[in-house]
Amino acid sequence: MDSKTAIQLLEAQRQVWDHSFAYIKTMAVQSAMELDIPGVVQSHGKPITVRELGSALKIAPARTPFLARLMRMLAHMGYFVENPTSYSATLMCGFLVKDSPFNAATWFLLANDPIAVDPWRSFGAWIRQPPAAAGDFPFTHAHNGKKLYEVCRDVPRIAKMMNEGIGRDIWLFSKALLAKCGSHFNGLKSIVDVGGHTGTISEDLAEAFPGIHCTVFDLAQVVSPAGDVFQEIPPADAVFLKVSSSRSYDTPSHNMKSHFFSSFNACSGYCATGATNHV
Ligand SMILES: C[S@@+](CC[C@H](N)C(=O)[O-])C[C@H]1O[C@@H](n2cnc3c(N)ncnc32)[C@H](O)[C@@H]1O
Repeated sequence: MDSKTAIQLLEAQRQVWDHSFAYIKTMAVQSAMELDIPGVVQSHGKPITVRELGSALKIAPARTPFLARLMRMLAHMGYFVENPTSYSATLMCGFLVKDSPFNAATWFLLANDPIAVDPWRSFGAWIRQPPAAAGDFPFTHAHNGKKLYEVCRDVPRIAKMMNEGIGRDIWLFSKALLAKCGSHFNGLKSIVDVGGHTGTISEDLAEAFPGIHCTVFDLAQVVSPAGDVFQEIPPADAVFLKVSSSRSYDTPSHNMKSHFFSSFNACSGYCATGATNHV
């Protein structure tokens, strides 16, 4: 083997190793949240040493070197800035702080729950099968034919995590939406927020634009009165749809968006507003 090929192969091997141990990053973040490291670092008010952190967390001094390794990894991942002898929090760290209104802990746990991971475990088996009826996705295959929101309806633990996770996610998105694109809502008298969850965006919109009548439209397990976007959309000057895409959900978001826009245009012909964060 020539040296150029050997170096290229070693680099490729490094990347494969990275992927083999990718779960370590996830577990490092989970451990940090369990120990409340982000909360302690943020509330310390100034950069914190590993010794100070260990003592605040009541960790035996003999374990401090392991805490130091965890902190270095979290700093490498962007959650902390590593100073010569101490650590300070970054913006990312704020998402792991328990009491933050945009805390991502629930979302993180949900993303790593067997409900979300199982479709990936059976992906190979699913893709080898001949296509079944419409609506046959890795998610439904792993969950006895149920779609994500049917699992939410039937498993209270997942419904709770979804509701809390989505709520925290929307909080930040809603503030950012109004700060960046608020002017798009000028002149509207009514708007319907399709899949609007418990109404965080509508509440912020109503506060910023008291003249707009906001309707939150979502499934029965989330709001009441409820409805199904695939059946009907209440009339309004504008329809607001925010879609978060995920690689393991049951409906690819581009399908959902095109279905949504064609049904909406067929129903009324008014304008539609779409926004997305993670697509
Ligand atoms: C991932 S959440 C997104 C919430 C919010 N729009 C956002 O993007 O942050 C999707 C929302 O759509 C609702 N939903 C799912 N299927 C629906 C349907 N067929 N009709 C109405 N709402 C639906 C869910 O209950 C959930 O609240």
